[in-house]
Amino acid sequence: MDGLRVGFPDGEAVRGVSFDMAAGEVFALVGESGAGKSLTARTLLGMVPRAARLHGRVLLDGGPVTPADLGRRLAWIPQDAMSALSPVHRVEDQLAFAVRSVSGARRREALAVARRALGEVGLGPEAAGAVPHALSGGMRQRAVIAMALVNGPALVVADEPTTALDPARQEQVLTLLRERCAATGAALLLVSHDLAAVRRHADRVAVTYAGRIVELGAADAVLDRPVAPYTRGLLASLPHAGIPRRTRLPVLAGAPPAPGASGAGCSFAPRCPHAAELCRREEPALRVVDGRAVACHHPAGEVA
Ligand SMILES: Nc1ncnc2c1ncn2[C@@H]1O[C@H](COP(=O)(O)OP(=O)(O)OP(=O)(O)O)[C@@H](O)[C@H]1O
Repeated sequence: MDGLRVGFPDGEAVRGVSFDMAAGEVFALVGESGAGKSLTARTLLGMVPRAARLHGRVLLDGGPVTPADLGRRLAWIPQDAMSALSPVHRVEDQLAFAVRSVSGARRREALAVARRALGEVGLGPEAAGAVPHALSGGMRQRAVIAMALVNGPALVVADEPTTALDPARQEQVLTLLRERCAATGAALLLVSHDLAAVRRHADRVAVTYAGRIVELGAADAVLDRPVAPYTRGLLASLPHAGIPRRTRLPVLAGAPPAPGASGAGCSFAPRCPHAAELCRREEPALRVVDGRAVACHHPAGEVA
């Protein structure tokens, strides 16, 4: 993704996002609501709102992405499994249909591929032959993973894929998703609010704020030793293991600017404890600090 901008009549919601992903890599997009994560992820899939004006390029294996790539080279795993499944058809028939629409395989052959794919996510013949409503939420999300991977995509985009599940199922489903992508060589773009899960499953992470990436690097470096004030504030405000009971967590005061409301300087400056005159005047570009890319004039570890 190269220089993505997504504009609406009110202003730009994504303001110059660039990153690349390698085959088999898990890359996470994190940040507060409204930061532009879903728009970025959906642009990769060609699923953008009608009102959106797009700038920038999306290349897959060096070539442009077309609408026909969805379901073939690109796959989508939504938050709610029922957005990806038909309520009235048996799960195995839905996968078989997806296989046939790409490969033109015969019905029996496609059904065998579908059943194998469902078996690989732990869904046996009984679940495979059921309609989605007869399955639990976790089983439905497994079916969606099987469906996403059945045609061997190069990239899987998962937007909050486990939010609808309880915590134990969330971890199981994320582990399964990561393992299936690794087994097939698919890259996985994971949009998530769950920083602990991102730390466990992602290779690299991009922290987004007001439509831009503010810190991008290896997940352990960024989430264990953040240097951008926004990443530091975000992480400090979350509960974590080992914290004494009744401890008051620091609050990241204020709210991100609405699209179009960012001034000339750094969008985070109004909330940043380290903001200086330069921050209010000039938007910082991404540069390398401590082994990761950071958009900040005064990252931690550097003298202001
Ligand atoms: N169809 C639309 N029309 C106008 N503005 C939109 C539209 N879709 C998104 N936006 C704007 O883009 C911003 C970013 O939206 P996006 O869904 O990408 O945020 P997000 O980071 O994924 O948030 P969340 O974590 O809540 O899903 C929104 O706050 C909204 O202002």
